[in-house]
Amino acid sequence: MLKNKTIAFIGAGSMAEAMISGIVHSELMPKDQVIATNRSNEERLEEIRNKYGIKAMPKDKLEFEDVDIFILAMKPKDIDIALDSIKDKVNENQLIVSVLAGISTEYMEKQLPENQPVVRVMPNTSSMLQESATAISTGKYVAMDHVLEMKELLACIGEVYVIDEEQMDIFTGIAGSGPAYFYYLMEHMEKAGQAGGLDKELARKIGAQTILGAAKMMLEQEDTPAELRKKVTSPNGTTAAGLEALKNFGGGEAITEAVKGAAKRSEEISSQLEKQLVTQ
Ligand SMILES: NC(=O)C1=CN([C@@H]2O[C@H](COP(=O)(O)OP(=O)(O)OC[C@H]3O[C@@H](n4cnc5c(N)ncnc54)[C@H](O)[C@@H]3O)[C@@H](O)[C@H]2O)C=CC1
Ligand SMILES: O=C(O)[C@@H]1CCC=N1
Repeated sequence: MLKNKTIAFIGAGSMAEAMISGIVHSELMPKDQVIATNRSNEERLEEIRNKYGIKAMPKDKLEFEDVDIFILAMKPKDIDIALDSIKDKVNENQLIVSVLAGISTEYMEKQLPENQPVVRVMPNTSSMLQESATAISTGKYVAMDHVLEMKELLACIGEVYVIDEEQMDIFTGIAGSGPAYFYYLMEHMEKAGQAGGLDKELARKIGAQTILGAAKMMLEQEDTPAELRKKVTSPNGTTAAGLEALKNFGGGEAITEAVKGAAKRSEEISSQLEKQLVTQ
């Protein structure tokens, strides 16, 4: 479905780059049908062009009528200016996709032409290696063909889940922000490994391989996480001692609060912006 389509990223930061990397590596579509744009940072565009072989240009040089799918990838605080700058150049035959945390499809629809199809997506930076867990939810004017197109596109960057928009905040708390929790965990494992006498690089590698193996076990075995945990834990053994420390230091609550905190922030971003729109 996408072979003849042109996709333009509006915003060329970390998330756009991770998605571009996944799309280019999947070879789903010719590279000259993928375009990165930003406001004016030519150095960044040059970097993307050289690294991925796609087209890259400032947004005001983009031929909007040649684009089928726009992917909005700026920070949430920049959404109003971005929508204002595109609203007179897009039409209902073009699909608007947003990866912005906390920005509802309704919020975007109100600032775009009538009947504009808008899809909200939450990927993560593992898109770079085609290992994202990505959610899609749809706005009012989205047709089934748009959903199929998005599933095809997002399959290039990992696994895709269609969810209700009200589940986006919690999805963001787990999967959008989640890689950072694991990196934080790994930073601590690496430090503990070093303190225990391991070389830093080795500590990093064994931490990463351990997390990769555990994730694969979760995806490929029938066992629940609790069952898998029990299989590692010998009575009065090393894991029991480690888990005891984790519980005593609030490890479980810390993870729950991290997910809840991120989800709450996603909700706050929506409500703050919606208030602003009402008072304008
Ligand atoms: N970084 C991540 O792990 C994830 C980020 N997201 C979402 O992706 C969005 C982008 O995040 P990052 O890539 O981390 O930010 P970033 O700051 O690295 O990139 C933002 C880009 O947008 C550009 N930009 C800003 N206003 C613009 C405009 N009006 N027109 C064109 N370009 C414009 C900036 O120049 C920059 O290139 C955020 O809304 C975030 O919520 C979603 C999932 C994961
Ligand atoms: O931190 C953020 O707001 C973005 C959204 C999910 C991951 N990064």
